[in-house]
Amino acid sequence: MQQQKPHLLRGLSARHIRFIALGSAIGTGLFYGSAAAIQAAGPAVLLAYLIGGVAVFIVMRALGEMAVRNPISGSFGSYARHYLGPLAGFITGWTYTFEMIIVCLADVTAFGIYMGLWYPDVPRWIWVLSIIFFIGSLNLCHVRVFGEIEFWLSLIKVAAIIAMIAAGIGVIMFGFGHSFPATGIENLWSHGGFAPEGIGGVVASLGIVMFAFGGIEIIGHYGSGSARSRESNPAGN
Ligand SMILES: N[C@@H](Cc1ccc(O)cc1)C(=O)O
Repeated sequence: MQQQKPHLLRGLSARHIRFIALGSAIGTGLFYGSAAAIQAAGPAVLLAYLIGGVAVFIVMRALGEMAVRNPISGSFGSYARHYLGPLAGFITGWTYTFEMIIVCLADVTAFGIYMGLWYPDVPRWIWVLSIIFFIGSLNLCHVRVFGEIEFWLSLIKVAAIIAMIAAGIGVIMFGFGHSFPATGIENLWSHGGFAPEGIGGVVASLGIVMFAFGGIEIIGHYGSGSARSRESNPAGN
């Protein structure tokens, strides 16, 4: 009799994986946290996003290459253990676990705050609990159903970001929604200069900026859970 080795179900397509990674990165950090980042750094927050973007790009190139060469479950935790030793793997894995707990707490809190704008009388814990149950039940679905739902939910976020960029350009160039003449780009230097809080402000904003970029690494996890990991990891090709 042939013995079947237990294995993970590989039911995600490249489309699912790309959108899950995009959807994981677009979230509280951008929609909610960017206000705090701008408060900390002023217009120089652009510099913080640039620095963060370069760092994330380099890390993702490396992760993509490793995922294609060695598509195992566990992603960077497993790579750290494999290439650097058990201590590195242990620290990486647990740091990521704790980071994810913080991300979950931040996200459910943000959900409660947003819903509080529309329903100020409903206690926040109700929103927190309901979103935990909702997301929890999505995760219990079959992997293909999960991938499909994640794809559509992520598409909403991507569409929202594109709409916000378009609206922002409209405000800057045509004064949409509030004032004529248009806002223009003078605000980049006219209130205390480009970096009113100096380099300290840029450094202070980096925490939120990096949080906003976080989530893109999830492509590394899904890369090994997909039917064709080479296709879903363009960075590693
Ligand atoms: N970028 C996500 C949060 C996040 C951070 C780190 C991660 O590893 C994953 C997700 C957001 O803005 O909501």
